[in-house]
Amino acid sequence: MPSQLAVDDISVAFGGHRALDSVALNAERGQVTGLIGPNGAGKSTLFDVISGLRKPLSGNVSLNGRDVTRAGPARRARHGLARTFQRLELFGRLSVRDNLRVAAELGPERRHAGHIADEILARLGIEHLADTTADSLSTGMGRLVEVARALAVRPSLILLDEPAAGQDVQETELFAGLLRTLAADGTAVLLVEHDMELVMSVCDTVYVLDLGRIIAAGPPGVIRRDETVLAAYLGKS
Ligand SMILES: Nc1ncnc2c1ncn2[C@@H]1O[C@H](COP(=O)(O)OP(=O)(O)OP(=O)(O)O)[C@@H](O)[C@H]1O
Repeated sequence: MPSQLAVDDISVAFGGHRALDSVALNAERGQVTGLIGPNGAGKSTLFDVISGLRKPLSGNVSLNGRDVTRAGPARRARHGLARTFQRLELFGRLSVRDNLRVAAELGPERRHAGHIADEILARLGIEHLADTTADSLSTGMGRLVEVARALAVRPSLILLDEPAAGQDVQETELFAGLLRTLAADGTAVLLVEHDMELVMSVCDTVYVLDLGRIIAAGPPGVIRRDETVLAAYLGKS
């Protein structure tokens, strides 16, 4: 079976600066894949390429074996890709439930949008927030609701950009459980996150990006002890 996401030989340049240099990466169904790296390593740029917001200089992106390199964001979404952003993108004046409902109306089961919204609220254990307006949520809960909203389109691949930023310890624990549940349900999860404890505890595979290149990839136990990875981080902190 092909990988849910296969990225091959992706390069991106901003002026003369190579933000990504021949990057290759895979994300599989049923797994949480981590993408880590120091600030400016190219993580968000790679997410932009995967979601179709930025055209690469070279390389290919495939979703479930289908080459989508030339497809725009909407077509990729129809092929099962969903994404969250570093900044919150919720509709502030709408309730949490309505934020989910509006998203579900863009997905394949739009006629059941209300039902999908309720089901996801229950699955995440946040039914009590259904009628809360999005702009009165804490940042941490706002991030959880962002993920809930991404789930409303029934994605087979979900890209999460720093979802735990601003979460307290309890919210992060809840979140780690959610990521494992998503993977167990068969979703491929690709996670960019600076919280190393979270990354090392939930990921099956971790890729390390530094200055636009993948410098290591493997299970968390191996990455944690990798000399090149330690040098990349220590050199910049
Ligand atoms: N629109 C742009 N124009 C010019 N340079 C850019 C642009 N976007 C990103 N860059 C540069 O590309 C490199 C990669 O940036 P990117 O935001 O992808 O890194 P990142 O790993 O996501 O960083 P962070 O962890 O801080 O979010 C950086 O050197 C950045 O300055």
